[in-house]
Amino acid sequence: MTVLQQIRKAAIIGAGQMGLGIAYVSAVHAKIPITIYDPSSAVLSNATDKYKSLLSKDLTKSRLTKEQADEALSRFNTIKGDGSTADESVKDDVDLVIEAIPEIPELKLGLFKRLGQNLPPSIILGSNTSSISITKLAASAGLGGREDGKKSSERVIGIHYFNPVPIMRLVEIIPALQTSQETIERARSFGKACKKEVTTSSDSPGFIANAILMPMINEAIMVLQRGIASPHDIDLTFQLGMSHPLGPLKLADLIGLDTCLNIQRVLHTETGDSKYRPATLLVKMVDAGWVGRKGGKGFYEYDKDGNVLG
Ligand SMILES: NC(=O)c1ccc[n+]([C@@H]2O[C@H](COP(=O)([O-])OP(=O)(O)OC[C@H]3O[C@@H](n4cnc5c(N)ncnc54)[C@H](O)[C@@H]3O)[C@@H](O)[C@H]2O)c1
Repeated sequence: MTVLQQIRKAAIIGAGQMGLGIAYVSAVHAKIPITIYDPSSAVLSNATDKYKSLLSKDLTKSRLTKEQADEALSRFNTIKGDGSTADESVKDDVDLVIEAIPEIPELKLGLFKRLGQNLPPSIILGSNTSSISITKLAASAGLGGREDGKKSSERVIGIHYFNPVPIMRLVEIIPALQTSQETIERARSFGKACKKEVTTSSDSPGFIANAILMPMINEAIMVLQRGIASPHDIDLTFQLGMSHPLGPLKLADLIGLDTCLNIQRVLHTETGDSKYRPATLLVKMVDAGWVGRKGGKGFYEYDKDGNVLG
């Protein structure tokens, strides 16, 4: 058995709700310096505020000492851009890159191609995708570039965290067909260093979690669309009748309705199975810009701290 090289430094691409959460558990639990990239200055500034507020919450609740919180703050850096273009490329002094950009196949395939070309194959390229084929991302990382394409694909892996990342205790690991055993072991041990339990799924649309969750959320939206019950009663059915901490519509708002729709579109396209056809109401809500909690309106309305109004 080889001694696994530890992850000592990471880059996270995308500073939305997932990227920020991944940055937090990497810096606080795995105790490594991270740089988080996003093309939007407003998102980066918001992510920095959120990072500080998570630290002060953990400090107040005595989950961190003042010294630990100060150290975690010093490990957090931001850079504007997506980490893959000439002027702001991720440096090759990191051991791991995790992308958490929107769930749009062309965006992620383009990013993996550029990262594959820019970064040596010793650097693991992880994706937090909810549904997109890791095998396709690995193939994209192997296209062209400065190094051997096979080696460049072998370092690609799905590292799928759950929302909110600082609280949810799970990471799903998804090897591509091309992923090396060493990449799998290093990704698993990083998930554990972030204080998560680790499951493994083969590379199949939606992996374990979203292959099951997304049809359930979609059915709940169809029940609402058909006027069978109100959002409150649909959610209460799952909370009190099935002991779910959140009902499916509130969970969809938390995930982001744009993200739910993108995941369902990937599941539908990849499987060709009509059971994954997104509900018309979901499509219309996203068209209206009602993307759930992060935008202030979805099946419920939210204040700026994410509390349900009314
Ligand atoms: N929301 C969830 O509950 C959840 C759970 C698990 C996995 N995921 C997955 O995580 C990923 C991100 O989801 P999210 O909820 O954080 O989305 P989000 O909308 O909160 O954040 C996405 C971020 O990516 C940035 N971005 C857009 N284009 C970019 C580009 N080309 N390069 C770099 N950054 C870019 C945006 O500015 C935004 O800040 C998706 O793949 C999603 O499927 C989401």
